[in-house]
Amino acid sequence: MLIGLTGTPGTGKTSVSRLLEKKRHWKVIHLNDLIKEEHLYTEIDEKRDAAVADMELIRERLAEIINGKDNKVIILESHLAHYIADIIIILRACPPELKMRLKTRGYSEEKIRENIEAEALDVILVEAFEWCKKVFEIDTTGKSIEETGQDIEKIVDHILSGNEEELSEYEPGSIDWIDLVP
Ligand SMILES: Nc1ncnc2c1ncn2[C@@H]1O[C@H](COP(=O)(O)OP(=O)(O)OP(=O)(O)O)[C@@H](O)[C@H]1O
Repeated sequence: MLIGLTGTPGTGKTSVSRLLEKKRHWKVIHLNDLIKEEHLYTEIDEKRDAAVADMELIRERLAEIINGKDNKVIILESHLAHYIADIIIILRACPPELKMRLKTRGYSEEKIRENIEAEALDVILVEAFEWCKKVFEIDTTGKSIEETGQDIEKIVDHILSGNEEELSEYEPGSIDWIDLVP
């Protein structure tokens, strides 16, 4: 089963998926690393210092990787995961906390503002609703990486056992950070 782990940069996709890779031995595809390593991009946007992902190439490459694996759970970790996986978990972080995390990471003021604005406006959530069959949301604000990992484990384990009715706490809709748009 392919599960996408998406979210605005800094919400914790990489940190939490690394933890789960070790703890649960789930296969995790760190898509942004794969894009860089295998040049799965059309061009480099110099102004934004970012690679422009080639979604067609990415889908082809992922199909090859996934078809060769018999893992029960494959986590696709990337802010692009909701364009690819049908089942999606979105990590959220309230704008003031996200700002701190991105500051610690040395992001420019412009990049911080762009990201916290996107988070406050639910940009990824809206995109996920458009593209995915099933969407879960975890608010990581005030949580540790371990606690966020436990939330993901709960979602995945309940999907695997067919007990999704017990996942109502992760249904999107309770987050409202519109007043926190910078
Ligand atoms: N509850 C939490 N869950 C995840 N990360 C957290 C949490 N609390 C604090 N953090 C911190 O937030 C930062 C998240 O960075 P990380 O690279 O994992 O995010 P990301 O979503 O993968 O970003 P990117 O899309 O740029 O790769 C890390 O420094 C991590 O230690």
